[in-house]
Amino acid sequence: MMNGALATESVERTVLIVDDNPANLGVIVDHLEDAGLHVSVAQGGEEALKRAQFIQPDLILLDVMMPGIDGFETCRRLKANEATREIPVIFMTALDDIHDKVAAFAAGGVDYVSKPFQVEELLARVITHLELRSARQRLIESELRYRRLFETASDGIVLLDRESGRITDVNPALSEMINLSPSQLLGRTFGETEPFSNNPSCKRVLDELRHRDHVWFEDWILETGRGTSVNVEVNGSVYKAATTTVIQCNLRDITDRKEAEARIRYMALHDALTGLPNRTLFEDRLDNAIAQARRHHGQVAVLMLDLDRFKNINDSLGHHVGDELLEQVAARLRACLRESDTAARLGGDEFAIILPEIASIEDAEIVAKRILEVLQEPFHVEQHELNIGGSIGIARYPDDGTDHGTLLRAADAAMYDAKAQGRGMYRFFSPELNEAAQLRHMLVNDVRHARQRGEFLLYYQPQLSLASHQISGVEALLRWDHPKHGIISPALFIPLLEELGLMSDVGEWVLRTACRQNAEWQAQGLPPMRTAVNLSAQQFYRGNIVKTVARVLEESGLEPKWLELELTETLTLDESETTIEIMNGLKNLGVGLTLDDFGTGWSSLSYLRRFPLDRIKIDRSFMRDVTTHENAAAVVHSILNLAQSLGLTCIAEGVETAEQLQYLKQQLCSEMQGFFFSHPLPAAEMPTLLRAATLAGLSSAESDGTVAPPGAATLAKSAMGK
Ligand SMILES: Nc1nc2c(ncn2[C@@H]2O[C@@H]3COP(=O)(O)O[C@H]4[C@@H](O)[C@H](n5cnc6c(=O)[nH]c(N)nc65)O[C@@H]4COP(=O)(O)O[C@H]3[C@H]2O)c(=O)[nH]1
Repeated sequence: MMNGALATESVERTVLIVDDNPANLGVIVDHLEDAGLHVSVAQGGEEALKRAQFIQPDLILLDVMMPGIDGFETCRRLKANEATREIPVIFMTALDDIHDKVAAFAAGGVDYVSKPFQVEELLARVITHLELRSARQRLIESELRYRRLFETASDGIVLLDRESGRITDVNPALSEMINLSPSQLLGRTFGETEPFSNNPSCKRVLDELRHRDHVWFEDWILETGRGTSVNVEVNGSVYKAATTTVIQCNLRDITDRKEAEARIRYMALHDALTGLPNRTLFEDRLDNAIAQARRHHGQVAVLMLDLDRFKNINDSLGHHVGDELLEQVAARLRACLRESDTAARLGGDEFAIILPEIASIEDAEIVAKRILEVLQEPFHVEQHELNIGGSIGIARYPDDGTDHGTLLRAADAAMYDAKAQGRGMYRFFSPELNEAAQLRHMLVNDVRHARQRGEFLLYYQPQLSLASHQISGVEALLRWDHPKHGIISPALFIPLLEELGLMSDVGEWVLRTACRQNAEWQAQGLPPMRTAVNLSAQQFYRGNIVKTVARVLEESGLEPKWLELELTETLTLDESETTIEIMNGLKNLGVGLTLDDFGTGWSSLSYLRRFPLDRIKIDRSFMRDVTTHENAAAVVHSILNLAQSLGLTCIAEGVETAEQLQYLKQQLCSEMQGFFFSHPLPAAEMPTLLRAATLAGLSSAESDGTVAPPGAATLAKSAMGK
């Protein structure tokens, strides 16, 4: 720096020399310029003031004795002006009087040099003051920068004196965060100021910062003073200032992050649709319940619930209806459980429930009954009134398993057992059910390939006209001839095909095979009759069923009047134009339409008028009780009346006894189907039956109730799945 050079500065510095006789200063100017400074000159006080304002020099060398305003006055005016106040002034004076030196400082000068000058001394003073000015400017800039950061920081910042614990500064973000102005905070300790005083963590931060230079806390909850609170992350640090030690606490509002984390955690553990715990949380809670029960030698019950008819509703009315239905089911489940119980949705229409610490097995039974009861009540989704019901399997800790996996499998097996018993049932697990569960698991894998491997076949069950006593038709019923397990009932594998989305494909195969078979029997000279084929909801709505049926009829050469399509009743819940259009399309082909399982899921009869139906099929659950329960008899009676008034024929299925048959005849039912006459038979056995079965056999059975119709005993033996 010395040797006359401003070593540290890369920018050019300007020195304004004010002297009424600048010619005297030629040497100084040369030296200053040699030192890399830019020099400007003014010849009097007034000119100096203007120039200084205009060129903003970095330093002014100011003569004292000048005509007009003298140096002292010039300096005073420079200091009075905001624009020139900070420019350092060095007086140049011939006076050596102490009074003048004092006056120079009083006027705002930073230094003085006496004439005649010692050039080196002058240069040294100039450069020193330029350096000082630079340093000051840097300091000011740094302070401004820091202030700006402090003022605009999004984190709340509070500074405290470590010694006294008093707040020395707060930034606007902190004031805003806790809704207190700086004046309400400055000079106070945390202990004296809400919301810090009622947060024990605040005291902890200060305590820790007595021994450490840095602390970090995540979960401060601070009241905002607006009736809400913020979750803050605190970074506390200590630094030494000139005379004090400062604690700086940066408070970052992490409320959004915490909420997002909580949401993610919640989503990871809950079912998005119903808000119920998902499988992960369910298993965790079950583990806890088991651990608790183990300690207290208690029992835990696990209930597995599957909704009846849900898949049909989903397929026929769409996923939005299915979703809304699941939400309503979840709400009903919650309502009939205690706080300590857990209801979870494991997927699809599968729910599971934990009853921790049950006193006895009856407790589980009571809950299962209550759940089935509330599910029996109709659900209202959009304009639909939906009747679903459910099936429940129950497993218990410790009897049926001691870990969540075993208990869930046991409850699942029991649930399948309940389903197999009919709708709306609950069943307890028993060890024999394990085998069935294993079989089902295996079937899921095998059923995917069953069609390609040619393992599906059709059985046919005759339908009898009660007026003509002739076989009026057959129902085609799907069977799976499993290479290892033999013939398997559709009740077991059709739900699997539906879950895998394979039912349309298999259904088309059924349709084609049944139509070909019928055409073939007719070609063999057997009396023509209808073949009824079941259509699943999946088949009805996916693809173009009307085109498919038309194509199959054409390929097989079967006249449309010999094909009857059985539609499940849940299809009719959707009275939309699409459903009616598809039904009309089918009807226009010339095929017959039967409403299957009638009476099990209906809620409104209006659809019967809107749909182009030919026949309704009374569900076999009514037939079972028709001769023993008045209610069932009343239902069958009303169905028959209703059908008659609408001009529809009626077929009763599940007829197993002569009494039931007698009843139907009395009630003028048109047709019947059931084990009493024949079980479903392989296609090869049908021609014999078609030729032999006559009313003669049927009449003999009616007369004494013991004599089976011709061939019935043998037929019974070959019946599958029943
Ligand atoms: N207890 C009793 N049962 C009797 C009696 N007479 C007949 N059954 C049984 O009742 C069912 C009648 O068929 P569904 O109601 O259409 O019910 C059928 C139908 O919904 C479905 N299904 C069968 N084949 C097909 C198919 O090709 N496509 C579709 N979509 N569903 C099918 O599987 C269900 C069960 O079929 P299966 O096990 O063959 O069971 C048949 C039949 O074996 C009786 O007197 N007593």
